[in-house]
Amino acid sequence: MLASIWPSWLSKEKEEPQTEADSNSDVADESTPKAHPVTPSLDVPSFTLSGDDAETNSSTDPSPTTHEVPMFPAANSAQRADRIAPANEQRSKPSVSGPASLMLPPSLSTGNPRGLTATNAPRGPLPNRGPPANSQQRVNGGLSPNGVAGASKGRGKVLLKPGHSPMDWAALIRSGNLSGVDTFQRVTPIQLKAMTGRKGKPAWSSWQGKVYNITPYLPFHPGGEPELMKAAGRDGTKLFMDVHPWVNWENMLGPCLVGVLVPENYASSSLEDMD
Ligand code: HEM
Repeated sequence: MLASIWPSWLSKEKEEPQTEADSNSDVADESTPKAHPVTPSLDVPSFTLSGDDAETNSSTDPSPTTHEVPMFPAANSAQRADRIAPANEQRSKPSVSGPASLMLPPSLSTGNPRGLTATNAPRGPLPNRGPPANSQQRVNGGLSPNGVAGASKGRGKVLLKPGHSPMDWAALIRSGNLSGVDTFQRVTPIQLKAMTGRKGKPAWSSWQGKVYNITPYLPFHPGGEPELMKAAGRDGTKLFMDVHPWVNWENMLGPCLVGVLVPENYASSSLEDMD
């Protein structure tokens, strides 16, 4: 039974028909051959750290290494030296003859699921889709500290009253005409100037040649009523564009459309044309 685990260099003894250990007899058989220890003939590699080897393995070796990843044993270690490795074991030992046989860590660029390279990788931050960096809205941090428009010199969003959210406004403009007039009007600059939102008059403002009644929108304006009132009775295009050019005025105030802005002498010139 023990024969199956005998090392190969004991094969001679293993082949003997019977050993003492295998015998079931209580009395030792004088004729049973005895096993004798045999010194292995293999050339077992060994090394020392003394003398020249220690000098060779010194970490202060000034010769530059060609590998970035430290290896163990070191490339110039006596453990890797061919001169002490038996010729019949060289296949199972790592070769130090070239870098191709060394296992290096995977390159960082190979694990790149987006396929970005140095040439197509985005440079700098992603595109900014909000207000420009130098916008007053960014400079003043948007909402004023106490949520009240005009509380500071800067502009900002305000706390709207309950029932005056953008969603509420969206629902309101679906309800119908909010212009305050029954038919579209031709509005002259003098007429527009009179619609200031004060003394019982509605607040009108023009946007790219169209006149809107902004009175119903005042309590819904996220920038506050005072800000929106700056455009009352006049052309609000520049004021609007300076603050939030991305807001769609026409969509938001569609049902508030009063008419179109016409030159002051429009009526008389039209009558003359009719003659
Ligand atoms: C009558 C047309 C106008 C409409 C439909 C309108 C609409 C809006 C909307 C939707 C916002 C929110 C913007 C956002 O959340 O990004 C806003 C904010 C604001 N609006 Fe207006 N606005 C109008 C006119 C004006 C005018 C004429 C001024 C200034 C004189 C003004 C000043 C502001 C300010 C300061 C804010 C807050 C800052 C901000 O939104 O980032 N708005 N407005």
